[in-house]
Amino acid sequence: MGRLVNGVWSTEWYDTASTGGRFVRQDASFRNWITADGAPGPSGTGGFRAEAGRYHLIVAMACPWAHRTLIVRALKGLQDIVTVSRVEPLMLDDGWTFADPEPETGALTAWQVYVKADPQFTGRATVPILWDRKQRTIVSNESAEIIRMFNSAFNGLAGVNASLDLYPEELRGEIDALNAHIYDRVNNGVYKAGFATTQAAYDEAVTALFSALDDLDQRLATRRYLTGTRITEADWRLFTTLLRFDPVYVGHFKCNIRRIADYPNLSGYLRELYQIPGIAETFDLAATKLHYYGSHATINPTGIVPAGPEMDLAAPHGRDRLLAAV
Ligand SMILES: N[C@@H](CCC(=O)N[C@@H](CS)C(=O)NCC(=O)O)C(=O)O
Repeated sequence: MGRLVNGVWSTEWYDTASTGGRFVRQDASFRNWITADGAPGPSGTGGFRAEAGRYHLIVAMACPWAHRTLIVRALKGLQDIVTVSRVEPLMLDDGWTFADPEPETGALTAWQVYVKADPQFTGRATVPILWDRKQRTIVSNESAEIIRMFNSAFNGLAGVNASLDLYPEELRGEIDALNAHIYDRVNNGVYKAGFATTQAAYDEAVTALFSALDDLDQRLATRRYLTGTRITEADWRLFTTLLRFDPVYVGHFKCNIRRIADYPNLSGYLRELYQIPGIAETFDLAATKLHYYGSHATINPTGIVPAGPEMDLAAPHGRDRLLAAV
């Protein structure tokens, strides 16, 4: 684990001393957008036209943020259009590493990909990374924006599931509000609890997390999905955290007031989303557990990976009683 300072790798754990024991996630720094015609998107510069075979995604199977991008890639049918390579499960002194030189960039570590894009880069070398073969640079390292690009920019290309819209115009206000709340309390909330280095910072995060989960469970008692009858990006963003919750966050990040299995609605909702065709293939439970339990020596010094829990994500989800759009 470490970060780049002016293009030079330095090994350091998260600095929580300056923030009262609180973990503060850095903002992503490559914020360009792939668009249908290469026009600039909401941020960054233009020149990234949607083309088959031009873009390459670097992911960690453990990472909930990278997982979003794999899910939307699968649902939109972009597997032959955007290629993928994976880092190794453990993230130790060199940060994320590749088993063999990364095929597109020749890099042995994620930080080397960042330096190829910006020789003076300062910041953490995070995944996902969306790489452009043509300009040999990083288009984006922000998963929330990568899934928006995947949702719409490639719709004109052959083989793409253009009719699937995970961010429909009429639901955008509601989706944005859900995302902001769920990001702060749940997606990032588990990290805030797990990486806290004071009791007060942990208490604050874990309380906010479980009050949000309690509310979400109630919401899903009468709604099939977060916004109602159709699945949107808000559901997939919540899903990647729920999937890791019982096997990782309960133990490793001390998010143990309740399990997802204890929530009647969240547990069925998790199983329903997991059972959607193409989704199970985007998840690797063993790699996920190995990453978390094996990479954070300050939290789990022995690196021992627990055996459980037993989970049956293929069990009936029972959500059919609620209305879904067809
Ligand atoms: N804002 C980023 C966050 C990505 C992120 O934090 N990824 C983690 C893995 S789960 C990472 O690569 N961390 C490496 C580090 O912090 O050094 C996104 O959503 O794309």
